[in-house]
Amino acid sequence: MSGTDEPRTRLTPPEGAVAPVRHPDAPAPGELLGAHYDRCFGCGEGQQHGLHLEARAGDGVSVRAEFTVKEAHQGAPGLAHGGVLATALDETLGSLNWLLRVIAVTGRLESDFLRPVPLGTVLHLDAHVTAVHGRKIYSTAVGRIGAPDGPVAVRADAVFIEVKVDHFIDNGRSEEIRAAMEDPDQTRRARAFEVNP
Ligand SMILES: CCCCC/C=C\C/C=C\C/C=C\C/C=C\CCCC(=O)SCCNC(=O)CCNC(=O)[C@H](O)C(C)(C)COP(=O)(O)OP(=O)(O)OC[C@H]1O[C@@H](n2cnc3c(N)ncnc32)[C@H](O)[C@@H]1OP(=O)(O)O
Repeated sequence: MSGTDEPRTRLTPPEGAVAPVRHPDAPAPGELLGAHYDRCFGCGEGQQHGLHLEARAGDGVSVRAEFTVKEAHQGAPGLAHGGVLATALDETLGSLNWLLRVIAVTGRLESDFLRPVPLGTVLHLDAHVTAVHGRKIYSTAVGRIGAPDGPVAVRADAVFIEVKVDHFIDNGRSEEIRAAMEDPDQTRRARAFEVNP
């Protein structure tokens, strides 16, 4: 990438960016998206201290997610760690790619922390894609305390970059890649993303 770009301009869709298009086979609004990988720290059920974030499809190219702040997620006594909250935002934004049916990884994530988030809070996250330009997907998310219309605690803007499944196969540690490739559910999930009309 062009490393000389100002970080902030990299979050602004360039001229020629287009509105995102919901894939015709995207899950219906309200449908639970499920984990993209069982061992994912953000959404995997097989990760004991993970966030176990649950995201549901929204209208258009949007998602809603919930994350309950647990004992293992503290940064200060009784408060969520900022990095954990950034992870929740990252995961929610990443799950938008189910609706576009592309595989994409976070290129840039910029977060604002507006209110402390106490342990035990259910954080309600809302995210949507704002624009697409080539392989770049621009999106934004907000996290509210306790209810879908609760006070805003965190927000983030991001650019995700579309990649092929080879991104993981070429870069991931071989034992986990092998296990993922031997898992029919995992290969089905990865394939579903790769086939774009
Ligand atoms: C069978 C095995 C299956 C295993 C797979 C399992 C499941 C698959 C399904 C879904 C899983 C997918 C994702 C997970 C979802 C959610 C989890 C949360 C998301 C994450 O947590 S994910 C981890 C953190 N993430 C990374 O680990 C990325 C590390 N990084 C790289 O791997 C490279 O860096 C890469 C690929 C990003 C780019 O590299 P590249 O060589 O492909 O492309 P290049 O550099 O040419 O950039 C192309 C265009 O993007 C622009 N661009 C690039 N970087 C930018 C930046 N930082 N800011 C703004 N714009 C940027 C350029 O400016 C250019 O723009 P333009 O086209 O306009 O010139």
